[in-house]
Amino acid sequence: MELFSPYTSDWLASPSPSFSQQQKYWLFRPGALTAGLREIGQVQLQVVREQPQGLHPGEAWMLQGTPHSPIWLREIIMSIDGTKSVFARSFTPLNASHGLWQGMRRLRTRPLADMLYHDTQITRSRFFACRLREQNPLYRSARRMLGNDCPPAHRMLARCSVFWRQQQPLLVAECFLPDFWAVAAKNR
Ligand SMILES: C=C(O[C@@H]1C=C(C(=O)O)C=C[C@H]1O)C(=O)O
Repeated sequence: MELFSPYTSDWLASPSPSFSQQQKYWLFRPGALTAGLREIGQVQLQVVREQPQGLHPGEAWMLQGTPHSPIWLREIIMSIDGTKSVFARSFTPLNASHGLWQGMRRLRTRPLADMLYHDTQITRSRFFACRLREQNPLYRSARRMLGNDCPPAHRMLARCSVFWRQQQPLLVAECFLPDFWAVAAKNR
């Protein structure tokens, strides 16, 4: 078990015993998540936020960066056959978003996956997973996005991993909304 900071101690490098087999499968499934979701049904990607921001102190460990340093943030939500299923929050240092990771700014509704898995210079860290808590920045983003439709934090499972390219990190955190599990169970 790896603990990082008071903010992030809920991220675990191995599955919690409370996760079901299906949840463990999706939380630690390697490769492009969008490809996996497309096996289940028709995926639609909606961009929710794309903007510069300060690195949240609770997420600084993910980039091995300095709290409040400038980042470029992208948040999206993916629906499967019309059901909101996965919400993702991705970020990289702002200067990297003008350099090595500039592709991230040009994606619009194409998934990040399009630029991550075919480049041999890019490596991916291990996965970390958790059940969200209200103070997790990922949950705060989900609340901003979903408003009163946002499920309670404890019903949302999330994972994150870091893509590295020439020492420049790009963090991708993905949160599975509660309705996802029924969609996935029905269509596999
Ligand atoms: C990284 C991937 O791309 C997906 C698409 C994202 C985006 O476009 O912002 C973010 C996270 C992913 O769920 C993937 O499919 O593995």
